[in-house]
Amino acid sequence: MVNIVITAPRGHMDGLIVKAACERDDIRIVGGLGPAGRDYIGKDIGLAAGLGREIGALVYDDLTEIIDRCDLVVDFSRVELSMEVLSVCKKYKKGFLCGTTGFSAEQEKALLAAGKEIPMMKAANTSYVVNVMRKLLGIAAEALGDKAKIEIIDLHSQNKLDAPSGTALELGEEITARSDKKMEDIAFHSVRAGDTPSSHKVIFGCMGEMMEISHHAYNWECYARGACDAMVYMAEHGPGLYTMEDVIGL
Ligand SMILES: NC(=O)C1=CN([C@@H]2O[C@H](COP(=O)(O)OP(=O)(O)OC[C@H]3O[C@@H](n4cnc5c(N)ncnc54)[C@H](OP(=O)(O)O)[C@@H]3O)[C@@H](O)[C@H]2O)C=CC1
Ligand SMILES: O=C(O)C1=N[C@H](C(=O)O)C[C@H](O)C1
Repeated sequence: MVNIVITAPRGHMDGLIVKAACERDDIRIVGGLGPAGRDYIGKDIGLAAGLGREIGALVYDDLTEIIDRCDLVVDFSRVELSMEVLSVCKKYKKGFLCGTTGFSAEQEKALLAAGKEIPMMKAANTSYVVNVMRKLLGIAAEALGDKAKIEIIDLHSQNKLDAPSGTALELGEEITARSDKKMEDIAFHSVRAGDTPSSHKVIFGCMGEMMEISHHAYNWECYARGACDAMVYMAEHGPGLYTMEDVIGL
């Protein structure tokens, strides 16, 4: 059983994680965290997340009030909040699953370094299928890296704050790790239109032929399911830097 705190329960993604976690018997939600001043602070997290019922755990605006009761904090919110959560998790030696995207290189480094002290995962995409796509991409990059012009297109909702998406950048990093390509050799294109749940397409353009590897999310439950599996995996392991590949066993 893993005891968790979920940040930003009113948010699209963390609301879905509340719902997915409530459906499992290996995860217990002990509380939530929201920005100070919101009308759902002090209320039950089930109501804050739009579940329509109480689940017996409150939302706080100060993580230190609840941190002792959890094993791990899960956070898919905003960069500023994620960095605050990181410092509390380090101080209290609690696990941190961070699904937020849009960090600076320096912030990214600090998040990854936390794996030396606590159970830590920073995953721009917790979908199983996207992580299998990433693996396939590595194979393709190894074979075609010096033959193809590689372009990555990400499509998301017009409300998304960051571009390219965190996933597009991670897919790019996989290509650079498995070929001689550098990030600046890859062309990134971001479309932000309507309420698209998220699509990623990687194009390998060769002479006289081309290959595409794509993923389309029809809703966001795939990310919430993967996040729940990641939390359980992290709770079963000690301090360390984990990836979705570890969780899936790729
Ligand atoms: N790793 C993955 O698989 C996935 C990652 N993501 C990432 O998750 C993050 C959240 O996405 P999404 O759920 O769409 O975002 P939303 O805009 O729906 O939710 C963000 C939440 O953060 C809260 N919040 C906390 N601190 C602040 C602050 N300082 N300013 C404003 N809001 C704050 C907001 O509270 P309030 O509601 O009270 O305003 C809001 O509920 C993004 O970075 C996105 O890229 C998304 C999908 C999958
Ligand atoms: O819709 C989003 O926002 C998403 N963000 C993550 C990202 O930046 O890659 C994961 C997914 O693409 C959805």
